[in-house]
This record gives sequence, C-alpha cells and structure tokens, in this order.
Amino acid sequence: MSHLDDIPSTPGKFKMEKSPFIQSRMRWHWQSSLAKLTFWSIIFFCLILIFFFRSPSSNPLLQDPYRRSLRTYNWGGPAWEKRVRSSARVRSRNGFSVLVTGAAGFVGTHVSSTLKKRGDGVLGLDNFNDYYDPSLKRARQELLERSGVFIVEGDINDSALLMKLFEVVAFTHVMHLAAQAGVRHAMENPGSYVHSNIAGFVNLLEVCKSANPQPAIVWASSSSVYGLNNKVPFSEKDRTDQPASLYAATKKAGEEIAHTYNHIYGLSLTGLRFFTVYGPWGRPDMAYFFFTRDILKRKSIPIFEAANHGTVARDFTYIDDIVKGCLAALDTAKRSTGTGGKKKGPAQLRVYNLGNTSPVPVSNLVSILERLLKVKVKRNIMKLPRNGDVQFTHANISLAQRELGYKPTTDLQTGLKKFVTWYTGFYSGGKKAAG
Ligand SMILES: O=C(O)[C@H]1O[C@H](OP(=O)(O)OP(=O)(O)OC[C@H]2O[C@@H](n3ccc(=O)[nH]c3=O)[C@H](O)[C@@H]2O)[C@H](O)[C@@H](O)[C@H]1O
Repeated sequence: MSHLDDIPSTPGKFKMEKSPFIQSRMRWHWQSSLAKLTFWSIIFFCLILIFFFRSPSSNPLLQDPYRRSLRTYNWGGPAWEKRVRSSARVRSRNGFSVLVTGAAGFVGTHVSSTLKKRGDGVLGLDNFNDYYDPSLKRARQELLERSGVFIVEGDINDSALLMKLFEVVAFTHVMHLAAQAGVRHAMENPGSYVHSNIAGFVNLLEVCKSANPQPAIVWASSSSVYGLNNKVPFSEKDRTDQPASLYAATKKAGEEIAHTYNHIYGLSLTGLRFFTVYGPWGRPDMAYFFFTRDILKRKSIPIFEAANHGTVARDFTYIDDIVKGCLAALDTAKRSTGTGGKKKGPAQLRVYNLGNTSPVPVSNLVSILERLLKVKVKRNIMKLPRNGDVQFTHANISLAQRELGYKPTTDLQTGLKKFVTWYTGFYSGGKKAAG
C-alpha cells in the first residue's frame, strides 16, 4: 500500500478504517509525526533563546560597549574589604583618606603614589579599559601595589560598587581623575565621552552627595574648555562656551554639573584645568609619546600647522608640577557642608588653571625629541585637522599661584629628558611600545 492511500478523498476528512493493521500503522504514523513536531519545536525554541541572549538589543548592558564593564568585575567579600580598608588607612597625623578614580591612569598613578608616600590613605579605582594599551595600566598598577595602594577594578558608573566603597571607608576626599581623554578620538567614539565624563561623573557625585560624611572632591577638567577663545593667556574668567571638541564639551559640562551639586547638596568641588600634561608613565595616545615611538622607528612625524603657516603650540606641563597642583587643591579643599543628601550651608566651588605658562610650538617639541633621541626626524607638515584641535593653549596661572601656591618649575626640555629616559628604559625591558 502506498502512503498515498492514507490521504483522504475529501481534503479535511479521514475515512475511518476498521482493520487493526491499518489502525496500528496510523498510530505509528501519528506518533512519529508528533515526535518530529516536538523535535523541531525544541530546536526552534533553542534557536530563539540563542538569538535572544546573543542579540545586543536584548540586553542593554551588551548594547553599549562602555557599559559592558559594569558586569564583568568581581568585587566584595571579607578579603576584598580588608584590602580596601588597609589601602585607605591613614598613616600620618591629620592625613586624608582619598579615593582616587582613574588610579591606573597617567595622572592617577602619580597622584596616588605621592599621596601614599606622605602618609595619606589611598584607594584606587579603575576600569582598565582598552582606550590605550592596558598592559601599561597594569604596569602602573604593579608600581602602586608595591607602595601599598590597592586599585579596585570597577567603573565609576557602578553605583553599587561606589556605595560599597563608601560603606567600607569614610573617605575624606575624592580625587576624580577617571575620564575618557583625547581630543581627536571624540569624533570616533563619542559615546565613551558621555559615558565616562558625564554619566560617570554624575554617578560619582550622586554617591558622594549621599555619603556621610560627604567627601571634598577635586577633579580633572581640561584646558580644552577654552575652545575657540583667543584671548591669551587663558584666564579662569575667560569664556568657555565655545568648545572645539566633544571632549572639551564634556569637560565643560562637568564644570556646570559640579556647580549644580555644589549648589543643591553642599558638595565641596574643585575643578583643575590641566594643560597638556606629559612625563614618565604618560599616555600613548598623546603626541609627545607616539612621536617618540615613531621617531625611534624612523617613521615620519606629522606636525600640524594652522592656516597661513600658523604655528600650533601647547602649554606643555610636566607631571610633577601637576601633582603638586593636585595635592595643593586637596590640602586647601574645605569640607562639604551637606549630610544625608541635604545641604547645610554654602560650600566651596573652585576652578583653577594648572599649566606651565610657557607655550611651545609642536615643531620645537619635535626638535627637542630629535636631539634627545639622536635621530634625524622626517617631518611631515600637515594642515591642522578640523577634528577638535585648537591652535594654541596658554595658561594664566595667577589664581592657582595665589590660592594654591602652585608654581611650575619644569621646562619642556628638562621634562622630555626625564620622559625619554623612562620610555627607553620601560620599553627596552621587553615591553613593546603600544600604539
Ligand atoms: O590640555 C588638555 O586638556 C588636553 O591635552 C591633551 O590634548 P592635546 O593638547 O591635543 O595633546 P596632544 O594630543 O598630545 O597634542 C599635542 C600637540 O600636538 C599636535 N599634534 C598632534 C598629533 C599629531 O599627529 N600631530 C600634531 O602636530 C596637536 O595639534 C597639539 O598641538 C590631552 O590629550 C587631552 O586629553 C587633554 O587633557
């Protein structure tokens, strides 16, 4: 009998057969169809599940690459809390207990190590993102660990982690240096700037405002807030409403946000406008750093030039001078005035330029490197790209001088010499210069 015999003569109607053989065949046929249906349903269901879990749109944490960090860190537990407490323990009379965000970063590492040396308690926080070679951040972490500074791995957007840290330690100060840096990169990855410099900063301030006691906060703003301002030298009173990059705009937004949290919650806030900081353990995305790498590789160096052969110059500031400015800002910071999220009285709100007051053309920076590295540089003069760079920066530091006792002492030649010594030592020790 062909299987065609089972097909009803009228579609939709089956003829009922009486024969036991036919009945058992029909039962077998039904069971096998049911098994097939079940099998394919399970496969289909599994595929839907796989699609759901792998699809970025199904999970907001996976959708935004900068939020992935929030779910990958391991923190908590008695041993972890013990390390946190021990790192933050104050070892000098009247010392501070400071939470340093971005502690594995360039400025963060130097500030943390200096604070620790003078007896302050220091706890680091860093998300070790891969904006630039994370192995450099790990090397900085090793350096800090040797001096007793523990860096918690986590993101400033993680409220639960921040609240836990404040539950374990009553920080007197927060040195907030975690940020998405880089002026030109902002066009490639705008979301990362909003994530770190705006959302992350607000999240940190939210936790600080509710902490009891509230800490005083010193944080990194930027010389880039001056944007298209062409009144030199740049003074804190000058306009900062014409940012030339999204990076600058997020730092400017940070200054306005600081005003709000100071005004509503009584948080003591000091913003420091850093001017192109350079030195040992620096950032590989910065010009002086990758120029050094590329000069040593005999590559040509792109030197930007403004319209009509205009010189591009920066007020390059050496890291040790910046560290002194940061510590002076912490030392002169007044207490926040709020408790339990409520303001009790007016609180300190400050902003300072931390520069060198001596702009140097980028072509001179290249000449200094050429002499220090003893390599003839192939110069490639290029038009200043319209992607966030400004033609020059120049800090007026009289306010910081008056109120913080800030006085930079390192010229570019001296500072670059120290950088080159560090660079050649660091990268000849088997470590490759990362891009
Ligand atoms: O003060 C700040 O607030 C900022 O300082 C720093 O920004 P910038 O001053 O732009 O430093 P950096 O990139 O080293 O370029 C230096 C010079 O080289 C020129 N430059 C750059 C690249 C190139 O290929 N050629 C070139 O001539 C370029 O035109 C510029 O004149 C920090 O990166 C930033 O995070 C922020 O902290």
